[in-house]
Amino acid sequence: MTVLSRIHGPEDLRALPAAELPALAAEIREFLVESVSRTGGHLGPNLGVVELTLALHRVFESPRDTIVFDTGHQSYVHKLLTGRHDFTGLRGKGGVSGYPSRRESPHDVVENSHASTALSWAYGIANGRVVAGERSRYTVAVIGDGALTGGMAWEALNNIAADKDLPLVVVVNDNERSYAPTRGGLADHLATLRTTRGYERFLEWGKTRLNRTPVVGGAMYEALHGVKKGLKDIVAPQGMFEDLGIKYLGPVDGHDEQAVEAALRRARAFGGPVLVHVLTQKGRGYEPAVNDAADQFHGIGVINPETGLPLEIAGRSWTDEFSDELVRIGAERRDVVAITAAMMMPVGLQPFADAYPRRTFDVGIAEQHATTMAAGLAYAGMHPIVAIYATFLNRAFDQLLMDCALHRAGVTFVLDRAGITGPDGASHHGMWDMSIAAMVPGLRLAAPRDSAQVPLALRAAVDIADGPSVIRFPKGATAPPIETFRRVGGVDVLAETTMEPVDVLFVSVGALAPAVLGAAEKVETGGHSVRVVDPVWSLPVSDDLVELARSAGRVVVVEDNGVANGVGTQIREALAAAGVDTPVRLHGIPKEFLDHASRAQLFEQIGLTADAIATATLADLAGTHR
Ligand SMILES: Cc1ncc(C[n+]2csc(CCOP(=O)(O)OP(=O)(O)O)c2C)c(N)n1
Ligand SMILES: CC(=O)[C@@H](O)[C@H](O)COP(=O)(O)O
Ligand SMILES: [Mg+2]
Repeated sequence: MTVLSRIHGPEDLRALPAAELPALAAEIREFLVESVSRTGGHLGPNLGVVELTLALHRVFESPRDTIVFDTGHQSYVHKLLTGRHDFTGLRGKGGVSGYPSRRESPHDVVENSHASTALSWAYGIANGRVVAGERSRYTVAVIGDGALTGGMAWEALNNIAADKDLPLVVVVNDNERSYAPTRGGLADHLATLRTTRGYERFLEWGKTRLNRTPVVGGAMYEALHGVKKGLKDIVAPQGMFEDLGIKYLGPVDGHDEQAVEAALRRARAFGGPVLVHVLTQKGRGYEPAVNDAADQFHGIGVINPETGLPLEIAGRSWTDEFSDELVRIGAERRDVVAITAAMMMPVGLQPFADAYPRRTFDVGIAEQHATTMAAGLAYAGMHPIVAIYATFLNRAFDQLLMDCALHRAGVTFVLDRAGITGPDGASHHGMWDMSIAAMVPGLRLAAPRDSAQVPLALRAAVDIADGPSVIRFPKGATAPPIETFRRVGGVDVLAETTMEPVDVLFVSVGALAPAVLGAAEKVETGGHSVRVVDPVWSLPVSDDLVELARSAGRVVVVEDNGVANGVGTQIREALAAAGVDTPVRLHGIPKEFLDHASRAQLFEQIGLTADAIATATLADLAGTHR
């Protein structure tokens, strides 16, 4: 019988003799490698927090105490220790989520996978406990060194530092990496703290020895303790957290479970906010992960657990199309610069960075800063490319609106993972970006329908100098190119019957074109005339599209974006403004938070398939549409 099989909840863990913890940690690592190799997921981050999570659940009594994980991708160990041992469906439909999930457990709190929110959550929870007269209920926030580069974290720290008796512990899980090594002054500062490890050991040794020295020992230690601050600042200027007014403990070896436990117990006993700086290693205990220079198996697909090599060979991706074309543009345009928010490789900027290091900026997990910085770069005569995932544009809406658009800054946003993404669940679907973009005056947006369109859209975008431009495309492999049958102004006609006027004008926005063409074919087979168009530049709505709609019997818009206030809504409003009374039917993502599943399963679930679109359209034509 394994130790892990005896752990059905944190109380079992707390009852476990400390001598069994190393065996439990080894079993957890073995479980993670075997299981996540089969499903894919965040293997590296979770291998790095095994001892930390054991210590958290031995010192704090969840769910009476609250443990909040920032981003939440490193919560697999937490799930194992809180009774969830079935990872066979990890991140799959009906399976355990790859992030905390309140539906799964009372031990889970924050489901949002957007980074840098944990300290704000914890500050709120801790204050709620105090106001409710439950000061003994502790709140712990676990935040990575990467997430700590996000602005929200510092907004929260500013408050935490001033709240001297708040029952709150901040654990900085410092593995020196986001995907790649974490960059910036904070990362450098954490590095100086790491180098004081020997210093801390020296002090611990001094404290122990002097406290054993009768009579004078204690006084000597206090004197030393007084010197400590000065000495520590000489050895490593590390006042940042303490100068803010937050008690700093560490750095602690994050793989020494007993040391982490001791630090957490000291932090809990302190009675006010304490920051515990824990040093961990991403991928710990699994050589293929530790040795992976790219991102230490931050997020993997299905791999061979023996070798760590991928078992799924991904085809050419939308990201590749963008990445390659940007390097070509970079050779022609010296004003083109690029910005990533700690995701250089995932967004495809690494080749550009290798070619043009001085024209590439990694700002950390700081999309708001990236966006306003881009407005500054544009003011200085550059054409910035802000490459982020679509869902993270949510975070930079005000900066897009009031720094880029208000100043008519020629900034291009390349939004990867747009639309339904799938296994990362509700906070990762890129379903709000076109609704956000639709509200921004002067913004132009293109949603390429296939690989051939990405370079064309990017080249057009970098020529837009009087306002923000957006290119958005989905996760994963590209679709085969879809030829243009003919063009009407800027609108691509992809298919049409000869009869005029058409019964149905299908407007295909972005990568769902194959499904739209399939639906149109079924409607045509049903005896109706159709035309399928791709607006190419979907925002603002073009006059050419309005005129095409004027003569049609009805318009059907299909988009991989929220149906609320998406492109379809903009088309409906543009027709109304032009006095065109053609009815407009919208197909998109419903205004819901969609659980994790595969992209195909979710499209089936929400009716973004050829069959579903055709069925709805035929019912509409027959006057039976609900
Ligand atoms: C706002 C936001 N931007 C980008 C991401 C993508 N992302 C997921 S995890 C991660 C790195 C997190 O690094 P860190 O906080 O150090 O955690 P670690 O993976 O090292 O445990 C990033 C950039 C995100 N989740 N949220
Ligand atoms: C947690 C996080 O934000 C990312 O690691 C997320 O898992 C995106 O993964 P992909 O890059 O596979 O879309
Ligand atoms: Mg990290």
